[in-house]
Amino acid sequence: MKCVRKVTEDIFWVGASDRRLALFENIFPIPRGVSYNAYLLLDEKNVLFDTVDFAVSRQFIENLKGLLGEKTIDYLIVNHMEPDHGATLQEIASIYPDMKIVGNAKTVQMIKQFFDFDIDSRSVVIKEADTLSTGKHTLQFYMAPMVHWPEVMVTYDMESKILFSADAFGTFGALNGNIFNDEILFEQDWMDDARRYYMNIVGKYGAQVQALLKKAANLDIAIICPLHGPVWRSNVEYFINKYDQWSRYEPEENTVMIAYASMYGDTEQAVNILAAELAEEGVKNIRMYDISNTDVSELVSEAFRCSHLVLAAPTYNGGVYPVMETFLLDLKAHNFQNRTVALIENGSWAPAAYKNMKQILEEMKNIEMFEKPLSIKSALKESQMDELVDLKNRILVSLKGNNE
Ligand SMILES: Cc1cc2nc3c(=O)[nH]c(=O)nc-3n(C[C@H](O)[C@H](O)[C@H](O)COP(=O)(O)O)c2cc1C
Repeated sequence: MKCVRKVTEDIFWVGASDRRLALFENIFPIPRGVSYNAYLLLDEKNVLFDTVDFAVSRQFIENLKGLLGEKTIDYLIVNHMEPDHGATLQEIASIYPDMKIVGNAKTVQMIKQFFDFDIDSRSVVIKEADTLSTGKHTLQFYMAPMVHWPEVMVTYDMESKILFSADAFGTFGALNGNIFNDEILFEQDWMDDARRYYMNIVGKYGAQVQALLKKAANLDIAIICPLHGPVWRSNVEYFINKYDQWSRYEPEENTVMIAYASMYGDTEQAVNILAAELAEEGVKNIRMYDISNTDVSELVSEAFRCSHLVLAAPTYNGGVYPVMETFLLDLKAHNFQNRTVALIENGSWAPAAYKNMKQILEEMKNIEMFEKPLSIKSALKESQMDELVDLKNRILVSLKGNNE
């Protein structure tokens, strides 16, 4: 039985959702599941836009057969070859032996790496701005290298003004019948997952996303069809603007994220006092995370969202507490930049957490670090309150500076 949605009169969502997978890419927790989107255009020539992950291949094939009946697929357009979209390519190619496979030179190379069937006789190799007419529709291709992988491209349908955007504009979260952004409360229910998806999957490639946005600015886009998550058929500028802000590494909110680690509660107490002091001064929406209990993908996402970070950690065997090191290395790996950071360390005999945190932060671009850390010996004492208040004041001045 097919389970599809109509995007336009002749274009259908033929994807499916997985609510069983615990970890996307075997690394990112997805408690709300994930969708693998693919789309089918029924025209004089029938076109499939990408395939799906193995996990949902049965439903996907039933969707195709249900819509096509005895008809064939003339073209498969491969916007992205990562296996969550390309895994079923060979199977679809064997079900539809006359189907041509459309991609750029890098796509074809990658298909050969993943599969062992004769691609060359079936491939249509396209370049930037090439077009493909399917009857009523004309499709145009734009390269989007490293908007996740090097072979990524996007496809624009001139007739329906749809941008098939590959992983760009994707979101974690299974689709629940409602596949369109105007059928859900995106900001309330999806935004955190959209941001976490962007920051962790694409966040490293800000410059490449900017290059794609420049190309997209020349297109009249009515609908965005990404490979994960909701289809945007209204207010597309909203999400495009978010992508613009994210890929310029601009914070979304002028506020403080306090990310702390603590074994016995003394570092935790110090940041609780700091948070209360900041709140007394009117700082709103302070976010605190015990980093031992928060998935690093969420921490990365929040760090990108907030303008200011307070990082607090104990010393552990001559270095920084390991979960803090992991968090910082992950931020670095995602090209984290343009933020203000205050550091708090704790140690009972030879504190070294500050030195370690500073070292990793110095390898990132445009991180403004407060000169002096708050260095606690085991537990914060009344006698150190003036240092904590000084730290608070420095954060307040910096927040105010951002507001001016
Ligand atoms: C396994 C272990 C290793 C530690 N290594 C160091 C160290 O190398 N240098 C140091 O000054 N303190 C070290 N400490 C002490 C802690 O940093 C210190 O007790 C700190 O106050 C703990 O803060 P917390 O209460 O927030 O967990 C270590 C503690 C543990 C449990």
